[in-house]
Amino acid sequence: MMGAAPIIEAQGVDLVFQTADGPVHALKDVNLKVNKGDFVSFIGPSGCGKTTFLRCIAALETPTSGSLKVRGVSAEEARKARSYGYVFQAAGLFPWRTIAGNIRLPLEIMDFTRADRARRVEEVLKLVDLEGFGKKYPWQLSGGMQQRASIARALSFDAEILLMDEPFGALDEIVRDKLNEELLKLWHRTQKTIGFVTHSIPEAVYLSTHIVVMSPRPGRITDVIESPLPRGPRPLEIRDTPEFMAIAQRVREGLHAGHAYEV
Ligand SMILES: Nc1ncnc2c1ncn2[C@@H]1O[C@H](COP(=O)(O)OP(=O)(O)OP(=O)(O)O)[C@@H](O)[C@H]1O
Repeated sequence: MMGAAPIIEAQGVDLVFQTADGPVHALKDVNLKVNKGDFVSFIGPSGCGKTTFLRCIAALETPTSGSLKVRGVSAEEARKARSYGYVFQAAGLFPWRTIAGNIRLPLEIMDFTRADRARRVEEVLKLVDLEGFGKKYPWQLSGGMQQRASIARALSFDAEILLMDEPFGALDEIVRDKLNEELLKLWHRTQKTIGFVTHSIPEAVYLSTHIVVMSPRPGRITDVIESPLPRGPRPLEIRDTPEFMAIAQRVREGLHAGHAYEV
């Protein structure tokens, strides 16, 4: 594995939004390397540029300066090569389409054959534990199930990188715990590279191989913590171990150093 090129590499990424109230410096000198198969969480205060950076990786925003390479090419080229699945904060399922119909949508846009679409929809439904729910409509499913369907949609075309913007932020803690546990298993099974935005320290520590701590505007990376916790599925009880608490403490200190949270 030595010397394998990073799957995502940001060097000196800056992004300034021009707004009616003047320029907003959202990202400043962001440098980051993500290796294939990593689970990277981005944590920081509201407005520090987490979403903006995720959107840059997905080529939904363009940095004002700096370089951002994904699989060795530009983010834009990587997007065209279908490198990303994107999961938004709200499930964003179309209410007039069934769950299967929602998951099929990107496959229709990408011109997959009818047989291939049907096969992939069944595959990803199974992957997120929603087998048999394809014919239901979004409103017939719980919030957690809708979010799982939205993850299935992002997985349907087998992109190498899964970008998730606070996917479980709106869910209650019990559902969130369960989905966190399932997401880790899914990540382990599929070997995807995951970029995950969150406000929750325990969520970031539980899920990640790397935790990226960001400071308030202009958003900069202040710490990248490589987790000593085992790669792969982790029991929820791992949160009670001294190793877990030590990483959580380091994240907390990083956020305080950036005057990020007034806890
Ligand atoms: N399209 C845009 N035009 C102008 N300003 C923007 C735009 N998108 C984001 N911003 C600004 O850039 C900054 C970073 O926003 P961003 O949404 O990336 O932060 P965030 O860390 O994801 O916040 P949150 O945790 O609240 O979702 C904010 O000040 C925001 O107001």
